[in-house]
Amino acid sequence: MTARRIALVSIFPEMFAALTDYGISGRAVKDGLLEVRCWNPRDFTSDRHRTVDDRPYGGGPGMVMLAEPLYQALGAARAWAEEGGEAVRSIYLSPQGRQLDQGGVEELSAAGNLVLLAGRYEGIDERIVETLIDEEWSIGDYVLSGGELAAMVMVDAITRLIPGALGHDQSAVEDSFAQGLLDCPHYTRPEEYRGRSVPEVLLSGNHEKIRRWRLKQALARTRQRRPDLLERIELTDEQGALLDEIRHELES
Ligand SMILES: NC(=O)c1ccc(NC2CCCC2)nc1
Repeated sequence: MTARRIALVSIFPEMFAALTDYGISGRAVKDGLLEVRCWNPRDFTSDRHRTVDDRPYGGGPGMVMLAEPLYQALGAARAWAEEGGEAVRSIYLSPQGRQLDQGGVEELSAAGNLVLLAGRYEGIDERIVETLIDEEWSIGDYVLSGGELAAMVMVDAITRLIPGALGHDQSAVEDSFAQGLLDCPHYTRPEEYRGRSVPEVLLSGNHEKIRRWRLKQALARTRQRRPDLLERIELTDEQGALLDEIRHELES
């Protein structure tokens, strides 16, 4: 299985150590499931000050990232991502993009290699978006000082879905969000903690009862906190029955 390649373009390449040096994504890199490489637009400048930004036409506060260093950095990043004839999607992270959710993560996880452009300042020259960016994505309706953290959120979520990235004992498929539900509560030792005990069913060793309890908890939480999510999913017979139980218990 050839490694999935994700190229990043950013003036702060050191930030991506958070992906390559830690956790699930760090392990995926180590195991050769994922390759992450960053290109810094500053390395594609020709002036003494390695300038990557300039003042906005039309005036206004802040600076805009210059097109040429981005053009060259994106070109180098794409060439690496396309090696071996792989399909490549170039993505710009911004609040103007399509909002990322688990469905979007699954789509991107099934796509080819990626080039992720992380902007800074007030943004990038629009002519780069028009000519070199395939898709704009947002991780949520809020403004960040740079696209790097948004890119890392996207890469982390995608990496969890790469086969083999989660240890054998974890599964992205069972992930609550994979089923469109919020997660159930989790407990570990000690059984009694500051006067609060663990739900008996979890100590029972009855795996079917535990599975149902967890599903019921997930459904009750989703119904309580995110009823909009329930609207979106096709309930199984079991889920419908458990929701009925939940409603009856709340009435009594
Ligand atoms: N919600 C987001 O995914 C997001 C992405 C980038 C960003 N800021 C960047 C965009 C261009 C300059 C800073 N803010 C927010």
